[in-house]
Amino acid sequence: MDLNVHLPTLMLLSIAVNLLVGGLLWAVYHLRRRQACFRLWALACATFVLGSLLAGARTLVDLPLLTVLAAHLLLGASPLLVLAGIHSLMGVSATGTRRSSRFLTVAGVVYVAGLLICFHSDAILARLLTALFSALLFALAIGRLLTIRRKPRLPFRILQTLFAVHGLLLMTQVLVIVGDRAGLVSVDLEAVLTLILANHLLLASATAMALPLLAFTEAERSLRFLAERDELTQLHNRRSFLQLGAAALDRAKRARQSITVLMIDLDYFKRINDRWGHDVGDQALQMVARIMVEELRDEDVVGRIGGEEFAAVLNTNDRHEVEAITARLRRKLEERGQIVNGLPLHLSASIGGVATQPTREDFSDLMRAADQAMYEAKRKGRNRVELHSLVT
Ligand SMILES: Nc1nc2c(ncn2[C@@H]2O[C@H](COP(=O)(O)OP(=O)(O)OP(=O)(O)O)[C@@H](O)[C@H]2O)c(=O)[nH]1
Repeated sequence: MDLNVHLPTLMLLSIAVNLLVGGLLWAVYHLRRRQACFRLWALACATFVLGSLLAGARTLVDLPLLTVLAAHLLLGASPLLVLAGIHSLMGVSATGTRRSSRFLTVAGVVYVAGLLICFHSDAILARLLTALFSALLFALAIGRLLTIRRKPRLPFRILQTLFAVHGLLLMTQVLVIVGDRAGLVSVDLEAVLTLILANHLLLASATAMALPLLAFTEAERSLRFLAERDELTQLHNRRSFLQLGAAALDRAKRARQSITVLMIDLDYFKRINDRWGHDVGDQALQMVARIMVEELRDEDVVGRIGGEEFAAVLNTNDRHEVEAITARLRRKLEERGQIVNGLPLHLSASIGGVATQPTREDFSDLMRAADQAMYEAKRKGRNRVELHSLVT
């Protein structure tokens, strides 16, 4: 089998890809509210390029301090920066949890100490150490990506696959070097290492290209969040709530199940604003949103559909269940709304609800009916719940 590849061409290609992608990530960092992960990934591309250039200069100059030690340190730093970028994306510190940060520090110290001892006399051993350290970082990165629960999953899966293949390739390199040193395998070590290096370059380039994919889906995710969420409470805004509510109704109709729509309107909220000011009113609205999120289930849709008007879609029409939920909501609002940030706001809410059978009505009918029920609760004295059934 001919294992020859034209390494200089591949190296130049890989350097060009990493330069381009690194530049793109750097631009994304400046355009996207300076999100640190993009800077870290751009630096990962840069260290990879610099490390590759120095390693490539090994045949031209006899300066192991640069072409072996510095090259390996830069190549080892590249996956470390990718991992730090993933941590930053997740909103945890660059080194991860305290345990993983301690583990990384120990591994890093052992790696650097090993390099310092062997870089002058044994370039292959330096290669083994970098492969081992990088494989460890890829394993940690896969573990980290598995814990990220964001959607869409595709960019995360692509990165996990690349890291897994890359990690396995680097471990193969470790095994080949160890096997050769122990006399267990008889292969043309230089040729095998060249082939592994070629694949390593391809995988590093593929990883660099996958990172902008993550950047774009992240950008889309945050834009969607801005478009769908109410800025003050982070609940779904009116438009998003109506869309999700209509989708929930369609699903319920198909499954011949039922839903309940709740309308929750704070009582005499104008007085709170007039007496305590708009900022206090805002804090009260945020507290109401928190209570709704805490008291309703994850699969329920919760939104702020007007100034002091909230709404929810529950996946049930069981009257006892809905009564229990709304009574609890009303009680919590009343209890926690008594004193807000030390001020006696005495918040309360009028709640109207309407349950539906799986029939032909559309979501706006349900909203109208829930609104009427809520106004009835207002008429009957406020701080109470009115539940209706939609008979069609
Ligand atoms: N602080 C704050 N107040 C808001 C916001 N949006 C609407 N409001 C206020 O909510 C109040 C709603 O007043 P009304 O519609 O008269 O209703 P109400 O005083 O709650 O009386 P009832 O609904 O009849 O019990 C107004 O004073 C609005 O200015 C907001 O984002 N922040």
